[in-house]
Amino acid sequence: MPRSLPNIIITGTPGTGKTSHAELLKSHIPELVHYNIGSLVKSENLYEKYDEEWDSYIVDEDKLIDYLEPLVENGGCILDWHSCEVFPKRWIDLVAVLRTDHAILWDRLEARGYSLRKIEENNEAEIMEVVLAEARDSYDSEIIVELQSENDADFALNVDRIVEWIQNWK
Ligand SMILES: Nc1ncnc2c1ncn2[C@@H]1O[C@H](COP(=O)(O)OP(=O)(O)OP(=O)(O)O)[C@@H](O)[C@H]1O
Repeated sequence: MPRSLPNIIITGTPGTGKTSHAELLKSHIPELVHYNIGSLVKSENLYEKYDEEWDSYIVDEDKLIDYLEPLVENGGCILDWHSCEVFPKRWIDLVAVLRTDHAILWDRLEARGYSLRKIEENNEAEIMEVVLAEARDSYDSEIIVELQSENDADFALNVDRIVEWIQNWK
């Protein structure tokens, strides 16, 4: 069945602004459904275990995909997660990869009370472009867009660009 709205991944290193972007995008196009995958994994028990050392949940990818499969069928889903390779190519119409200067990202993660180890780990991932590389390995380059997310102006502009892209897609 053809999708009436596109399915969009908003991805990026933690703290780059995925959830903020997803919420603003949804406020422009209320028919979209925002799935914060990190929250969903916890609320729907879609994990194998909790890793105390890293203070994170180990996702059960099969359970996650089975859970999302019927939801993405009709389109209009925003998938908000720091990882994207798990989502099958056939589901996805656009992959927005948010990027943030590492010094700005450091301050954001510090403000959240992250441990030094977690801040360093995420900062290094952003510098090494880990999420962007994962997107490029998983999807066709034509559907990937890299967006700077460093200030309020970027934020508004990025969402406007995605809104415009959705209107054209339709
Ligand atoms: N472009 C931006 N300009 C200014 N502040 C921003 C921008 N993007 C994000 N922020 C701020 O950075 C913080 C983290 O944003 P947000 O929670 O949306 O990130 P995230 O990528 O969804 O994080 P996580 O992966 O941990 O859920 C928030 O305080 C948010 O207001």
